[in-house]
Amino acid sequence: MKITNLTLYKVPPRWLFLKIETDNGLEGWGEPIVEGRASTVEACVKELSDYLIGQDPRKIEDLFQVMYRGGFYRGGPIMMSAISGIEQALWDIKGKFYNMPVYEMLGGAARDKIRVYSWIGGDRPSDVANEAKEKIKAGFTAVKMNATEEMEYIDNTSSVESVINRIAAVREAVGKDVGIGMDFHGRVHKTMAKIIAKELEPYRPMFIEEPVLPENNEALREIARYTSTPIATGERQYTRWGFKQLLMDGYVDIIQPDVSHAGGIFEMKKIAAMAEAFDVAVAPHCPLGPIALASCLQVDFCTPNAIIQEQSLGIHYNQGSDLLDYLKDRSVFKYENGYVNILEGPGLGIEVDEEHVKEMAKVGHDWKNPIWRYKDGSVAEW
Ligand SMILES: O=C(O)[C@@H](O)[C@H](O)[C@H](O)CO
Ligand SMILES: [Mg+2]
Repeated sequence: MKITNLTLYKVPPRWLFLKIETDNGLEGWGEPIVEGRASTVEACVKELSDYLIGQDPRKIEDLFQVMYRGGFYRGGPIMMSAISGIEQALWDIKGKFYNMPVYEMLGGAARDKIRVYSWIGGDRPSDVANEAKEKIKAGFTAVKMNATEEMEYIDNTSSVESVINRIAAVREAVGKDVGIGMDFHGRVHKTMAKIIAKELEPYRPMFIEEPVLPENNEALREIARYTSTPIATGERQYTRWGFKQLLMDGYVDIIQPDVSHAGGIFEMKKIAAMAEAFDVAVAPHCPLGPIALASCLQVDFCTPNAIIQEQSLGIHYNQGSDLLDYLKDRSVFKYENGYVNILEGPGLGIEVDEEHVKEMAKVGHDWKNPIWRYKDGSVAEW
């Protein structure tokens, strides 16, 4: 079997899909995307296709090594997201060839279903509380929200209070048993992160996420002194080598690798195994499309320390198109009582609706992060 062709589709809301074809008529799908840089990743996939055309798609480890090590300069979000999407498509082809789900090839099912969480997005405490109630009614048992918008190095009491008021409203609305993830989004500096972490603790968040930017991960040591709330991070970290120091330092409780950024399905499985050796849980990051979600789920189903899965159904970023729109079977992800059931189909377990993908690729997108500034005009973290 040989790879014959790679086709890229840039589709709303902010995604990039890849189809890889083979000479025996099989095809596989992947999502090589880093949010806000779709065209850059697209160019990278095209450049990497020189290493792929004519090769056996089943040699995933070897092709990963060629793409990763072959360039001398390696890693980073663009390169790793391009490799990730390609790698997902290779697993999809391999699974279809052997008529097996990917998790079956990676050790077999280690669970029947995986818990999932949903985003809540409103600005005011009453909005997030109402949204949380709706999600619980829809069956979710866990939600996640942005803790705050931009925050100054030394911010005022009312900024801190607005973070606390939001979680207080949600906790009151949903009761004791619902998980509430608080995503700091790297918007908070160490100065304020320890204050907020401490004040959040009484509301028992499920985790605090990216309390500081990954490039400041050494600050987690300081933050961990102020709270027993689990610390989660990892959506902006790449490869086993990118997670190594974080795990050795010992301040992270939950890692959140992104299957479309960290290096793909097998890389995420390897990162998860490293985490398991440090008693660290895995909650894969996935505000992306259906191919990325299916890829995450394949890892979740065969990974003992996977605890919960992010998914983008109804997420506020998905303007104009949503998770299920690109699938032939919109009910392939079986949501039940806050879990998604194990997928049964071969490969990634989904069937992409290529006609719809082609239609939406005509619309395309040029999604970029908004640029935020502090009151004095200097650039803040988004
Ligand atoms: O945890 C999340 O889903 C967010 O941090 C998103 O990854 C971020 O807005 C970029 O897409
Ligand atoms: Mg996040």
